Amino acid sequence: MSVVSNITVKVPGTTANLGPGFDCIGAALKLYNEFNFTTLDAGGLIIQASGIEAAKVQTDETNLLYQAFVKLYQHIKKTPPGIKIEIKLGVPLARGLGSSATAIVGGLVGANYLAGSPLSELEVMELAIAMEGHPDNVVPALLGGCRLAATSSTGWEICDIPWHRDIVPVIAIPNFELSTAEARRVLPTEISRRDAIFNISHLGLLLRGLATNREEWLKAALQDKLHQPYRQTLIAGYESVNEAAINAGAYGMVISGAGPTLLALVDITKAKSVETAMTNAWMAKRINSIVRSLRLDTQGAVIL
Ligand SMILES: Nc1ncnc2c1ncn2[C@@H]1O[C@H](COP(=O)(O)OP(=O)(O)O)[C@@H](O)[C@H]1O
Ligand SMILES: N[C@@H](CCOP(=O)(O)O)C(=O)O
Repeated sequence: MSVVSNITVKVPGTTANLGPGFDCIGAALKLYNEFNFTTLDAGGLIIQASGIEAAKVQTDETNLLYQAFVKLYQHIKKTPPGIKIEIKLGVPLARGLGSSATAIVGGLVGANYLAGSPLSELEVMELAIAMEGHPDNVVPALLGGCRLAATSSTGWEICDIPWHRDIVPVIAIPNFELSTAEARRVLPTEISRRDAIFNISHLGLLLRGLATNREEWLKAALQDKLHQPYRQTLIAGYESVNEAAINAGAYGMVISGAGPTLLALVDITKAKSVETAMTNAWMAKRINSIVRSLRLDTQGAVIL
């Protein structure tokens, strides 16, 4: 059997939560990081990064991608090989677009392949969820599409969520960061029954709205009581961008992942006007942003 010593893994960024689906639903986006792994016979670790915000990526053992790589070898009780990792970044860091999920999934998938694929996709997914602490970004990063994850008595049940082809996510990425850890610290640990019912009903509505593109359902569905009310104040310009997106015809706007990226769901006919409105609203607050309509990735992590 020949031993593979070089591979490239491409992993999509994600948008998690989609409003009422905190910590359980997320979608993969056509926005990618690429990770190339070359084993080093002499041992050691070399990490090089290029692309968007590459200078911010750690290049030593603390690198999250490398930690995931090592985690897989620990799991299969083998010593990780010396490795050179080349990172090509297309997903901006700490913006709520799942950059950490791409690193975790990329490191695990790369290590699993180099180790001769001892783990199934399901086992890789379970390791990824354990590392990230919640499933909503690592699952779509690994599998693609829009996915809902729920615990079962044996582990996780994952289901793919139908997404009407005319619903477009407009992604508005500001030029400031918000770490997921910081955005989780502001959340309450207990919620009221009223808020739980609110979110259960709105998530149900969202699932049907995404499948049908029915305007009145989607307009109501994107509301949330579990995380967005507590995080909005961490995102400068939130109210203005929300108002601008809705006035331009969006069904609604949510925080992408833990933020600060904001995501409007729109019918395809309104995508351009919503892009312009969100850009201008942030500009009026002296905040530069990149605003783009992105389609869903359907493949998840792939080995090139
Ligand atoms: N490609 C990468 N390689 C290594 N580490 C990464 C990579 N992408 C993200 N990270 C790590 O994840 C952190 C961002 O994670 P997090 O705060 O969860 O934001 P995000 O919403 O982008 O996932 C970065 O500061 C960095 O430490
Ligand atoms: N459910 C999590 C999702 C975090 O996603 P990320 O893309 O910001 O890493 C949360 O909202 O904390």
